[in-house]
Amino acid sequence: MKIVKVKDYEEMSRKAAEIVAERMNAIENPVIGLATGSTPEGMYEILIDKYNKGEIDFANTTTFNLDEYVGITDDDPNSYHYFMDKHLFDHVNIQKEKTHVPSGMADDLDRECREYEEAIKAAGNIDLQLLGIGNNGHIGFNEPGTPVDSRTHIIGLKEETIQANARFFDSIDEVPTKAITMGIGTILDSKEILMIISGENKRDAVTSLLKGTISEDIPASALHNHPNATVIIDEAAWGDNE
Ligand SMILES: N[C@@H]1[C@@H](O)[C@H](O)[C@@H](COP(=O)(O)O)O[C@@H]1O
Repeated sequence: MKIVKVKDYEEMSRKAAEIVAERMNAIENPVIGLATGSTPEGMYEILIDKYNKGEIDFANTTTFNLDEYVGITDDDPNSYHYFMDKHLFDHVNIQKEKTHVPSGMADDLDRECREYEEAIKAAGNIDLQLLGIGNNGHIGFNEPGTPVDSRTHIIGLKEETIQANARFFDSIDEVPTKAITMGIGTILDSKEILMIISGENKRDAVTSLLKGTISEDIPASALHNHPNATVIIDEAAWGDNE
């Protein structure tokens, strides 16, 4: 696992966007795994800017998002479908049929999970998967305790995740209690992984990750098993770590 320490959120976003842009230009039909949350917003802004300057082109890019809440519609402002449209898809020349966000509204959610896995395989697997990290070390919505070989599945959200994500909703009671997420095994199948971490509230997660011990209690620690994973961490998230 390669660690890149940066000064702040802005530098993290810029470095991450540069890596994404480089891969998009180097790979003929890139398959990019996308993440939501506050952390990648700045990186998406820079990618849009690069697109406007003609430095990158999304016409041949296929995307797969990590996760989605169960039980909220695509047009709900808190859905990850809506987030992706607002923060990236509506601003670039990506072909909508090449974007994939798992549906948390499917009648048959198990089938949706199977089909999501099949779609990733059919696209030739993910070239570069972007990741944020939850305060409790989750990746996608793979909460502590999720097996490292898990595939796309439905998961019950932990209380701490519901609380952390409540800031986006009118009240905590509106936060969905379940989600559909790529599994840790699905994520590890990506050819390359890029995780970005910013802010003081991620310090404990960073400390656990840097320990280097692989444990189901810290889902992000599975990245130590990946041959091509980079983690960009800003000073606020780094804290007292050596
Ligand atoms: N499912 C998402 C994760 O993919 C994301 O990494 C995490 C942290 O989000 P933020 O970047 O807002 O701290 O939030 C959610 O739980």
